[in-house]
Amino acid sequence: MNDVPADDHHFAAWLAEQAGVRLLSVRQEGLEGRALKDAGDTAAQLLIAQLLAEHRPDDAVLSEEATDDKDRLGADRVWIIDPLDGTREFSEPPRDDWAVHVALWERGELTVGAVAQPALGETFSTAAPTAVPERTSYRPRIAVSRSRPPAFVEALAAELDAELVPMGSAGVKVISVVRDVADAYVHAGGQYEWDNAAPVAVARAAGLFCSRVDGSELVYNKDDVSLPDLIVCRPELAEKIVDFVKRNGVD
Ligand SMILES: Nc1ncnc2c1ncn2[C@@H]1O[C@H](COP(=O)(O)O)[C@@H](OP(=O)(O)O)[C@H]1O
Ligand SMILES: [Mg+2]
Repeated sequence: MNDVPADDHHFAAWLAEQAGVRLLSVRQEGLEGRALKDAGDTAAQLLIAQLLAEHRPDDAVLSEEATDDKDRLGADRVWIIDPLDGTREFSEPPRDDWAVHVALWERGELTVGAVAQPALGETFSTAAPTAVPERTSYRPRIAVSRSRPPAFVEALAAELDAELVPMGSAGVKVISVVRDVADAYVHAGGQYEWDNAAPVAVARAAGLFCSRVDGSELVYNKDDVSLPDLIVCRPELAEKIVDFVKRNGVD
């Protein structure tokens, strides 16, 4: 292949788009339910693993769909991959709230991110950071999980006079803040590094605030890849959300 980008930012976007094309074709195979979810996870993982091995052979990889090779803990460069985020929504055509996540972690920091939304034909990445548009809503909109919304977010919304916007996929929810479809994404109760690494890299490049729900730093490429909570929001909402969590907790 001659058209594979050399630059990591463009490579990440390209890789996420290649997986997206594969996932769209899996969706045409007539499968349903569990079979469709599994076929999507497997096809996207296989393609991404093969392309990383071919084009970035010296780098380590952490993927939701692969065995965790702990050699990554001593590596300088680690690709953090969710081949299909929002698997549930992927299996419910024609829903478009599912994504492919490709992030690169280098010596302690997320440096590159790409989130493809194949059903929308859009990819958001650090190759061309999006400036978040002016906020169009009067009341804040908080994106939450469609299937597992954390209970405390109802009380947070009441305090902020915000409305909740349920949707699938961590990546789609983070990008909804980048796109001014929502003003914040608040999650607790469980998630892993691959669910939010690429979205957070893109959100940071767009100027959004990103942290754990207690305001502490999001840390990646750890031995334990559980990263159960996060806030991604317009900077002006960060203090209010962190303050709410400090006073009320997330239980
Ligand atoms: N409580 C929880 N525990 C573990 N993973 C969770 C979770 N809530 C959400 N996630 C993961 O975060 C991603 C987005 O979820 P949601 O759409 O509910 O917001 C999903 O990734 P996958 O689709 O890659 O499995 C889901 O598995
Ligand atoms: Mg995921």
